[in-house]
Amino acid sequence: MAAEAHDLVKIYGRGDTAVRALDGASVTIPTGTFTAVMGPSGSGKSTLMHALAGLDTVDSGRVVLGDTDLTALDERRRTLLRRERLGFVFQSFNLIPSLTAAENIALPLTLAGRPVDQDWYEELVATLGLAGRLHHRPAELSGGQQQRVAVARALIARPEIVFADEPTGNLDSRSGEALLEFLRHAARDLGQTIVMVTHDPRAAAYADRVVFLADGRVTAELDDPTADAVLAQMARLDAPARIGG
Ligand SMILES: Nc1ncnc2c1ncn2[C@@H]1O[C@H](COP(=O)(O)OP(=O)(O)OP(=O)(O)O)[C@@H](O)[C@H]1O
Repeated sequence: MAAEAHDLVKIYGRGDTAVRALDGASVTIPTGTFTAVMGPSGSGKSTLMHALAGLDTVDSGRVVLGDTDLTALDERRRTLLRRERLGFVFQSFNLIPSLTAAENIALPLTLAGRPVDQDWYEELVATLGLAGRLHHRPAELSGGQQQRVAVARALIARPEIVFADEPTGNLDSRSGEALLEFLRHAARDLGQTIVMVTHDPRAAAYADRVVFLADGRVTAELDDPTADAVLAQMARLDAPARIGG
């Protein structure tokens, strides 16, 4: 397993206004799989992803990455672990404006003081179609190009897991599909483990597996998803909330 979460509880706030964002969430992420995380708004998707990625702590439960118990690490060690072992792609790209595309891609290795694996760099640049844009800064790139730079940056250090939070949220459908095809290729052909939070059943259909959250818990899983099967499952999750509402 690349990652495991056992019985996670995360409570925001106190007393009457306390919210159980995670309420006994358990999930396993097998190595080399592309997993999509779905669920209604407020079901705990971002909170679960942040817990798995060591971006945030939980109130109880355990997160294990590879053979490291993340929940036993202090903030400094979690930061190091994120930098050395994980990759991230966010909806808002999060590129450094003053750096070129090439410098942005290499950034995780620059920060870690490690050399760039030139063959891997060139493979990423070629597969993501970035060869002609490497000396441009983010402001000179389209949204799709910026997101492809962000994906190359997430993969350059060959992290144990890439976490993607709505990575196609700011892209037109064509750029979004190209990106999802690349993520699927990275998992299937290169063995990259990927966890993606999405609201879009068509995006989730690119994954090997969909994990559904409701009220802070994993309530269903779907292997080899189609967009229709994902929609049907989402409708089931939404149904109780509509009764009387
Ligand atoms: N920093 C915070 N302080 C207080 N409550 C929070 C905080 N972050 C999240 N929550 C609450 O925790 C619950 C789960 O939030 P989370 O963002 O994980 O859901 P989500 O499934 O990712 O939602 P969305 O699909 O709308 O992004 C929600 O009720 C949310 O309001």
